[in-house]
Amino acid sequence: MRLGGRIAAAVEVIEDMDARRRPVADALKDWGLAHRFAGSGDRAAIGNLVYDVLRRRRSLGWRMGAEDAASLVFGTLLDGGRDAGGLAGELEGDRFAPALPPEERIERFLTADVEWAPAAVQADVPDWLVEPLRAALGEEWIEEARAFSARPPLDMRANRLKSSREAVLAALAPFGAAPTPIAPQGLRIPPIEGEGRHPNVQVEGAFQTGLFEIQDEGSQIAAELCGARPGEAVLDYCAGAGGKTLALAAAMGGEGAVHAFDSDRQRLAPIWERLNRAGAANVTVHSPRDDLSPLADAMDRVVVDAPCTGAGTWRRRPDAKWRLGEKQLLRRQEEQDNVLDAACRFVRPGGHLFYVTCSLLRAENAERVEAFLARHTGFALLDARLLWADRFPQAGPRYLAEEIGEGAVLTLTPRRTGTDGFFFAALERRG
Ligand SMILES: C[S@@+](CC[C@H](N)C(=O)[O-])C[C@H]1O[C@@H](n2cnc3c(N)ncnc32)[C@H](O)[C@@H]1O
Repeated sequence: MRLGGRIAAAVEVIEDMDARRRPVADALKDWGLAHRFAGSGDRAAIGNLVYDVLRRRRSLGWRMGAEDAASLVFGTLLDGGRDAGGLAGELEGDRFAPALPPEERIERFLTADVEWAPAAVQADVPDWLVEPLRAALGEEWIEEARAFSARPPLDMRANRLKSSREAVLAALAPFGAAPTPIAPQGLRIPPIEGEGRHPNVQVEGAFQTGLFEIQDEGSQIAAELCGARPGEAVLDYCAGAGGKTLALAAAMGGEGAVHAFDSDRQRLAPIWERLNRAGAANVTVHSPRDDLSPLADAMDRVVVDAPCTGAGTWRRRPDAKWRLGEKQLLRRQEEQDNVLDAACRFVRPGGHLFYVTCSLLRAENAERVEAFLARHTGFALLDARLLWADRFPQAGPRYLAEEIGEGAVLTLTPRRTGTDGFFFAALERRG
């Protein structure tokens, strides 16, 4: 495909996604099925254009003075280093190419200073999120929010049960993988540049034989902070496909017991194959109908990686930023309270409960912890900054911390920790 066809395809996908209010991944997949002639390079380039627009659609529209999909796609191309004259030349005679925006719009786009735009435009978020983000991210919330508009890296975790970070680094050397700065087993391939795409590391022998997993460094950090040790009994109450379960099992060196539970069998389904590949033999998977009562009051650690809005993953799922609404946020809060109430009864006296989300919003994070503490006086909040200092002494305090009573909770962000947004709180059941 030539550039004009790729631009037209990106416009079609964005319009389809908007018209049918559906996830961008579905719209891209449908486009691919209907255009089987498109090669993998075309698909990657179209995907990049679409995702780049979605990450910054508000500021692109403001600068262009137009919000139609074609204007936004041209905006990302201009930001990507193409000049208007070059683009016009490249698209000349290309019958698939949408018309370039008029010259005065391009001029406006190139000279507009987003610092003069309303705060929500600068931050590239919907208006209603201004106050929640300010409350969560503090004075520098606009810079923090902007960092969610960047392309993300591809992060992986070396599986200590089968390999080492050094060995996996050697296996992934052709892809430019390097150690991540904080998590001890993390590896990173930098964000995509230009029209490229990340290598499909899942077809590598090292992946197929379980030497590493794909996992954002923020998720690795959250699992590390749970501090699971060999020989302990740990319940991962919202195990889903097992990202944290696998990290916990590896941290325990395969010794002790990890119980993985989820209320949704569909979400849990991939865990079996992943456990197998990783050689995580000390994990018992419990499906929704299982009787968990034998585990009550018996777990050293219970991890609640709660269902949330995913507001911390906007770099990877930028369409979610524009779809998120107040109703969804309220629904998630109710689920979070319920899941914490259900999970806490498994913590043994003196044991620990960890609350993790991949959201930034206080309503899903600190406020849920405060509400939990008010309902459960037998639990006390720990100072998670101390856990961080113990686990990552070299990293320094890069997180955002909020003090609640005598304890403190942590938020990781792309700007501070270079990870997806994650929230972490640790509570202790009084002995
Ligand atoms: C953020 S995801 C978990 C991701 C997973 N821990 C990982 O690291 O890959 C949240 C999970 O919570 C599960 N969930 C939602 N409500 C639940 C409940 N009441 N009890 C247990 N699990 C629940 C969802 O099915 C979903 O899989």
